[in-house]
Amino acid sequence: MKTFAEFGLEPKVLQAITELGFEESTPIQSKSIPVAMTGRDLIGQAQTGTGKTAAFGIPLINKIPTSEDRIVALIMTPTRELAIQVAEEIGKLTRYKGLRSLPIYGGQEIGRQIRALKKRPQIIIGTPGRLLDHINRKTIRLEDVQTVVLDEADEMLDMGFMEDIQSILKLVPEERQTMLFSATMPVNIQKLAQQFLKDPEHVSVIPKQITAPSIEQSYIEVHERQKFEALSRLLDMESPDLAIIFGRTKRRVDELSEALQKRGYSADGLHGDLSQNQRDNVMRKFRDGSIEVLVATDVAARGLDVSGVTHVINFDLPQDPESYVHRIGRTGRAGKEGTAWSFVTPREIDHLHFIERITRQRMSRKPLPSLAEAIEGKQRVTAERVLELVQNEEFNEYKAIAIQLLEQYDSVHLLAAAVKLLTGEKKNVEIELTPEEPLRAKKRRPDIRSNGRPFNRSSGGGSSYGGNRSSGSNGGGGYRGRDDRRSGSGSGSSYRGGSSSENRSGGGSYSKRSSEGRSDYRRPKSSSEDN
Ligand SMILES: Nc1ncnc2c1ncn2[C@@H]1O[C@H](COP(=O)(O)OP(=O)(O)OP(=O)(O)O)[C@@H](O)[C@H]1O
Ligand SMILES: [Mg+2]
Repeated sequence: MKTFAEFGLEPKVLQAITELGFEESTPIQSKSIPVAMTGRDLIGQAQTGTGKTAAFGIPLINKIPTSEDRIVALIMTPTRELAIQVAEEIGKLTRYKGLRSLPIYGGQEIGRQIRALKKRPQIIIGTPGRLLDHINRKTIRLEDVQTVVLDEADEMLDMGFMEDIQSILKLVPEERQTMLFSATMPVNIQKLAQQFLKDPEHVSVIPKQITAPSIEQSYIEVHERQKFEALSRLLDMESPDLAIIFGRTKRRVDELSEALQKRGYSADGLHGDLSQNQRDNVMRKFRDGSIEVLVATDVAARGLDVSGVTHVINFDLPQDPESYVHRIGRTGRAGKEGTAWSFVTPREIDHLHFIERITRQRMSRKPLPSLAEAIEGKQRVTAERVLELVQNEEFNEYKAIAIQLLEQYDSVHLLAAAVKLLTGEKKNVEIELTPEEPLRAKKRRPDIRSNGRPFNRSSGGGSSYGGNRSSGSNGGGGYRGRDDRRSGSGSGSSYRGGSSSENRSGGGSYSKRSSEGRSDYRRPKSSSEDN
């Protein structure tokens, strides 16, 4: 992989990159930064957690002169949380160059945004609805914009933002640079690309599987009414550092986070019916580790980058494979390992296989964790905590009592009691969740997504999994951690798509996800969700 110094970036940008701790570029960065620096339009596709934000952020920041005092760059994201996060990363990248960037999203007081706009930011990161609001109020003008990025472009289409994006882009000068980025590129993205991009270069770093290679994927077959018990056993057995649990609807998320709290887990919920303040609070607590379990609808499926997320659990299966890819991609980021579990009811098995077929990745079937495994998991955590103390601290002031106790009782007996006390018993409250309807398998040709070739190659038969989780080797380098999992398919032809402009898509129409039963944010943009 290239070092960042090889791109010919401004020293101040380079300095910021170094400060972020990026030693070398990721594959999508090394392919798209040079293309973006030529000013060409670009469609970038690469697995979740592989640094797409910096892939568009770095060239965008590099080209803006410090003396600029108009809005010259616009980044659009599908959700508020993502707008905030991307703005943070852009902020860090521009630290030494000293550009001004501003997130603009629904739910935040507009007056505050108007005041912030008076400081003349050069870079705006926003959700489409609120952007339009400012445009109509003439508090944001786009006539000087030279660079537009649509992050999670396919999702914005799916959420019904097409019209908003059209109206926004009409106000941006024709001679701009436009870039689309996502881990998934369903065929309908071409409609968007044809309308808004000029002769784009396709930069695709998608190996065999579209899911990130460092994520171990498993499923458990459970009946709807067993799900909660299964979840609490799974959490006990696995003891995640941080976990995200996806539920299908807002009601589900509310009930589930409440139930987890009642059982003594440190959990909270995130969905689109919460106030922006609540949403911000939950995200802040999850980022700083003061809650360990985030229960969320698909509003958290895209783009969110929280370090330390070791587990993603699909309490309910997602409606479609893209959503699966993005949800589980909240773990296993930046070369770290991650674990994804999905609960599947017997009637949804076909749907699960459909997801496997499209993602070309098998999930391994695991039994419901037993009570014994759950207890053992919890005890293991306690034991680890005790050992950490033993190794790192002195406890002279506790030793007298220890000696005294040991004179009276057997040491194993004593320690077992202490571990029991420390492990704490989960409160045995009765939990009842409103059942969700099972999803039905949808028919979809496996080759209709992605402008890279992987999905066009074999038309989807079972043989395409090959059972390995290799991403086809990417030449090592420090960025990724798990080479053992990546050395399988060997051929060396890692990314296939290369930076060529393949764009065959095999036809077929991309079936839109239905909003049935999912009261969260797939509704068209008119919902108050992300305006
Ligand atoms: N060159 C690099 N070296 C090390 N870490 C990096 C590098 N580039 C980005 N990262 C880190 O990797 C993480 C994931 O990056 P990012 O959120 O941009 O991924 P993404 O490809 O946009 O994923 P998603 O598809 O989920 O949106 C971030 O924490 C980011 O700071
Ligand atoms: Mg991203």
